[in-house]
Amino acid sequence: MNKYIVRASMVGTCVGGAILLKDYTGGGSCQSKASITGQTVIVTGANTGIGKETALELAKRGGRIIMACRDMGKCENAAREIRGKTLNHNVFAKQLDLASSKSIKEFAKTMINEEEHVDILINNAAVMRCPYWKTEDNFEMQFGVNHLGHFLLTNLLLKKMKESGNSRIINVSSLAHIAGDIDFDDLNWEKKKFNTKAAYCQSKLANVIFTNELAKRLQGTKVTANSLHPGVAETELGRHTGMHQSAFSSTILAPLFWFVVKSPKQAAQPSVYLAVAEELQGVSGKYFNGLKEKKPAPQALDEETARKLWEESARLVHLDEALSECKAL
Ligand SMILES: NC(=O)c1ccc[n+]([C@@H]2O[C@H](COP(=O)([O-])OP(=O)(O)OC[C@H]3O[C@@H](n4cnc5c(N)ncnc54)[C@H](O)[C@@H]3O)[C@@H](O)[C@H]2O)c1
Repeated sequence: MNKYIVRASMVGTCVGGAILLKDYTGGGSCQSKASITGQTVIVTGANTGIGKETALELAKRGGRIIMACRDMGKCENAAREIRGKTLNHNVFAKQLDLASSKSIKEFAKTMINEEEHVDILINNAAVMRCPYWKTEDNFEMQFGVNHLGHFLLTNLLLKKMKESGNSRIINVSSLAHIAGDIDFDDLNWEKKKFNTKAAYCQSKLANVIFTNELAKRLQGTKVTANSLHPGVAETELGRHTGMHQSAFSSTILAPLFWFVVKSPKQAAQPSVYLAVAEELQGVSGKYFNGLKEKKPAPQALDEETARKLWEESARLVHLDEALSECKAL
């Protein structure tokens, strides 16, 4: 009899654990069948991982897809692959290096001048736990690319998006934001000892805070802004950590790995959902873990921090000059 109780409780623990893990990994797939024919979508970092799968899924739904990537060779290859798979010929590779304000401004000018409208912007690109590298503009790489680059890009495209009518901005953050802290005295790690993990967490917290402040500033317009955690996925994001998730998958922990870690296609579902779901029309300033709206970490909800981060980011990227240079005021 005891044997059965033990077995039953093991099954119960596994099922309970499974539910918890599913929540942690942000499970679920986008059920919406919405088409986005006629809409223009920009996806940053779209040549690999979650960004590539997001671009593929949105191309299947008929969107005009701009894949905004640093490496044009890889981007052209990915765009060709997506055109071949979906038979959607409106999939384009465009150069964007988020570690360079010059490149961001060039990209924004092209979008402003060449695109009739921009309906969906998915700020997906990121670098994780790299060495102490600096961007072209002398910002710590993770803060510079993950937050400041997207902050500048988004602001330069805002006028265009407001003119486009109902439009959506989606910032791909991470559950890692909960371990983040915004150090206004040393955002770029110039005074204290560099900690690459903390720098990634700071940048991902900045994604959520920026989204909330942006949503507040967009009230009264038809543009919404939301952030998300895509789930833990097997991508190349861990390239600087020396511990690829695929290495983990050949160990005794493989079953756990299989359960916890999503494919890039699964991890693209939250971005796709936030981009297309009809029921999210008008929803703004929210954070999603997978497909479910969740409360972000308390430090992501502090309004004074959000105001300060916006002002400091605008100062660092010379936002006013950039807006007038790109005629985006
Ligand atoms: N994979 C995960 O487990 C996981 C978990 C939580 C959050 N995320 C987030 O998901 C997003 C996508 O990550 P991924 O897992 O697909 O990783 P990935 O490394 O496959 O994709 C990141 C993309 O960003 C691009 N990128 C990096 N620096 C750039 C720059 N300077 N300019 C332009 N593009 C640049 C890369 O080239 C790449 O295409 C990221 O924002 C990441 O923080 C991923």
